[in-house]
Amino acid sequence: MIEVEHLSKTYGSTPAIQDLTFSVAPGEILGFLGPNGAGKTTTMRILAGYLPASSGTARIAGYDVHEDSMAVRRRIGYLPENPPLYPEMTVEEFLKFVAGIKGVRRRDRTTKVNSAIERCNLLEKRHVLIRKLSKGFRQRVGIAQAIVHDPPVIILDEPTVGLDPRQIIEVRQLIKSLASDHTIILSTHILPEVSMTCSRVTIINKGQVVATNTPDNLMAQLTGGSGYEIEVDGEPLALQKMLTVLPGVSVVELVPAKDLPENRCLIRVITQPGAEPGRDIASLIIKAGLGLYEMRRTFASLEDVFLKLTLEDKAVQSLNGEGF
Ligand SMILES: Nc1ncnc2c1ncn2[C@@H]1O[C@H](COP(=O)(O)OP(=O)(O)OP(=O)(O)O)[C@@H](O)[C@H]1O
Repeated sequence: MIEVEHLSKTYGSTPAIQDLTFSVAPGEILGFLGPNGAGKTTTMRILAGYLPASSGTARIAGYDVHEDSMAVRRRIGYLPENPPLYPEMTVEEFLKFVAGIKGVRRRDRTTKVNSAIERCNLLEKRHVLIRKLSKGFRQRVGIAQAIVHDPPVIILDEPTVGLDPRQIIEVRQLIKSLASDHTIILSTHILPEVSMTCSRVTIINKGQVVATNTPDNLMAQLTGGSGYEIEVDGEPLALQKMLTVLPGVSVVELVPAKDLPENRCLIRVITQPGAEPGRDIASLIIKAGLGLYEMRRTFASLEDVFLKLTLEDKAVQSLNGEGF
């Protein structure tokens, strides 16, 4: 539904995005994740037809965003970082106005506006002036204006920025509810956002795609973060020597920890992909006559993936999912 190939944009001499290639299948929610300045807004604006690319192509529903921009605009709903709302209009007036601009026929406008109001949970606010709305409700109006003409594709740029935690949950639920009959791309720098809302994630850093996969696969591939943390009596070097040789163990390291009693240490064991050496680790420690005070599983998080990818460019190739 969205196909981006070798897309680049340079502002003067500043490369904002470089050679981006990715796609979004019908019905998917793709999270476009990257740190500040990674090029997310630039990409969203190009997709929405608001900014020309320097090179490469982007197609939505088969239409080139640059060459067929009118056809593209009819098929997309776009929520920019700061949605242009008219504060002196009521929610309903504004949505009717936008529906007109987006080419919804006069006789269909009431139905479409009602449907957008309902889907975005704005019923109680439909006659309220936009300037009187909280940030969370304004964001819903922003989403409502993006979907009022019922486009197959929705482009959301940082949809939960500036919202309080309750509003964030509500807006995320709203986005998920739209996924059943829309294709969605949403940009964000918030990690939990992608695991909670998106079926797939593309991570960009410094204008380049560094990984694309499902959130679960990204985490699974970063097996280096999974393992155990163990609080145990004993001398760290001796423990390291003892545990490293166990099958399924790849790294044993000391975790700096304050306030531990003398002669006790905190050890992190990183396991090999798919290995479960927990039982062997525990029995080895006990057989050696050492006190085992705590042992808990640790899992790689999407945060680990993100940090690894955005801090260590070398990690990139091994994490790219096949077939994307
Ligand atoms: N109009 C502009 N003129 C010059 N440089 C720009 C312009 N817009 C963006 N840039 C630069 O392009 C790069 C990408 O910016 P972009 O806004 O797309 O990133 P982003 O991932 O959306 O960041 P943020 O999360 O901070 O909004 C940055 O280095 C930015 O400084």
